[in-house]
Amino acid sequence: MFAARQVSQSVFGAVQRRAFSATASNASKVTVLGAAGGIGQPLSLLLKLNPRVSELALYDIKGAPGVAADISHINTKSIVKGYDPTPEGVKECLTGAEIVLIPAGVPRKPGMTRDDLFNTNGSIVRDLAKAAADACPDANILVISNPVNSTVPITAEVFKSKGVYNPKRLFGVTTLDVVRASRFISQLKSTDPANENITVIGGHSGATIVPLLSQAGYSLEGAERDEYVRRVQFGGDEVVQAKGGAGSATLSMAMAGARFAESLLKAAQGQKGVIEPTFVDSPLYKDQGVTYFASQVELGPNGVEKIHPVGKVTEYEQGLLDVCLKDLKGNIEKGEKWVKENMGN
Ligand SMILES: NC(=O)C1=CN([C@@H]2O[C@H](COP(=O)(O)OP(=O)(O)OC[C@H]3O[C@@H](n4cnc5c(N)ncnc54)[C@H](O)[C@@H]3O)[C@@H](O)[C@H]2O)C=CC1
Ligand SMILES: O=C([O-])CC(=O)C(=O)O
Repeated sequence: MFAARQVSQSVFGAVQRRAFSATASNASKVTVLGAAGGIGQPLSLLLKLNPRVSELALYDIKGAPGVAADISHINTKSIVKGYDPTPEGVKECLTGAEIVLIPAGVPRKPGMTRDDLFNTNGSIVRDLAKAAADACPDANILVISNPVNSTVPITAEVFKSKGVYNPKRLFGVTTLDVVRASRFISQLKSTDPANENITVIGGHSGATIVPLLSQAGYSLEGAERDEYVRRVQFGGDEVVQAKGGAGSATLSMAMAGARFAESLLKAAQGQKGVIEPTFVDSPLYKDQGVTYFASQVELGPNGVEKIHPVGKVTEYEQGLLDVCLKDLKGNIEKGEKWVKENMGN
């Protein structure tokens, strides 16, 4: 019994060390809004395993205290607290947060696009953004709820309306697209996916997701190329179909969200050269009316440190980018227009 306990602890310790090899220096409060959901629960679990997190604050319209009680028994140092769904609860949960992750909202069912979630999730994100703008205007806000191409502009407009918008601190989480693009190429090329890091630019839905294989030195041709791009662009649909009405990607998304939060924490705690593709307020295509765009972004203590240009792309990739920009512009404008007309109190 004792031996078994020792073994399981040491195996788990090794997994933890491999997953997050950091030693905690400047610890941080991280808040999850929507913490009892399909993404929220495993995301909160992964954050509890991260030694860079000193305090984990969990909020949901139902079930956050239960998730917090469960996770709080894990033998890592961070304090975990779940909050009741009241205005005071969300305020307390957000106060002092350095990072706020927002996976609150409804997921897709087969046959739906991410844009079909707009009406429901737009209001949810708007209201949570209001609470964050009041309670922690300087926090890094990481929007996961779909449609990201519209929920990020909605969040920005809320912060602007309260006079606290800082474009360096608002991120649409597109890490799952990078994770998929890297995994799928490794399957085609029989490489180690851990060593792949495919840049994905644009936005987070269908044709707005543009993988740049050429920048990783790959050149697929013909049907193989088209199938690869289609799989990256519609990887979310693959999961929605497989779950058959029970939701969309949750576990891979939790990993991707935890990875992005870890990158921000590393950068905040002084590590240089931390770069992740993410959907931000970006100058790259503003002249074409596209005000938010995902590209490689260097992170730092102030959030966005440097937005890298897209760089050299092939003619084929340029074609994908042209389609992306057209769709993206519409998604962004839809979010901005809706929230301006529906800001509420
Ligand atoms: N950015 C990305 O790459 C991805 C985004 N998503 C999106 O993430 C969102 C969440 O997905 P799941 O976790 O699977 O959904 P889910 O339904 O399992 O969980 C959502 C949670 O949000 C909570 N919630 C709803 N309204 C709330 C409010 N006003 N305040 C606080 N909590 C609230 C619900 O109670 C629920 O626990 C969806 O919009 C989905 O499309 C999903 C996968 C990838
Ligand atoms: O497909 C969805 O609805 C969820 C999502 O954003 C993804 O898995 O990339």
